[in-house]
Amino acid sequence: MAVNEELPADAGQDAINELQSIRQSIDNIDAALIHLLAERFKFTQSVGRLKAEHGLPPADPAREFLQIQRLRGLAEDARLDPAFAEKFLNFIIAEVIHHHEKIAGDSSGGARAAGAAASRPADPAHPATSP
Ligand SMILES: O=C(O)C(=O)C[C@]1(C(=O)O)C=C[C@@H](O)C=C1
Repeated sequence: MAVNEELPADAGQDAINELQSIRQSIDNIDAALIHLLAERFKFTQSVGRLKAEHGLPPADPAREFLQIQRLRGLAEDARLDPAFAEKFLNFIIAEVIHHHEKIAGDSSGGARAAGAAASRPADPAHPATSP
């Protein structure tokens, strides 16, 4: 896409260059955000597996409360709208909880299937095979 697509025809070359430079920094920051989010989700997937293995609930509202208080404070210090910081964290956490629920569902589904196979009476036509 051309850098000056939305600029008025009389925009000077300096303005175009400055816009291009600022957009490059924005692109770098967006890339960093994606990498940071990917790392965060890697860790939360581990939490999800741990919770599923130990029968812990996917959501922990007390932990979320502390996280939100902390992030609101950090946002204020950084002159970022704390309401936006809270909305952003809630958006991410909702997705994490959805992943946790899927992991718990998948693993309990797997356990159910394994249990059903183990308790099924032997079928002479399909003898059990040793693992
Ligand atoms: O810390 C946990 O227990 C998590 O599952 C992680 C996380 C988060 O994404 O930060 C997600 C869900 C919980 O409600 C709280 C926090």
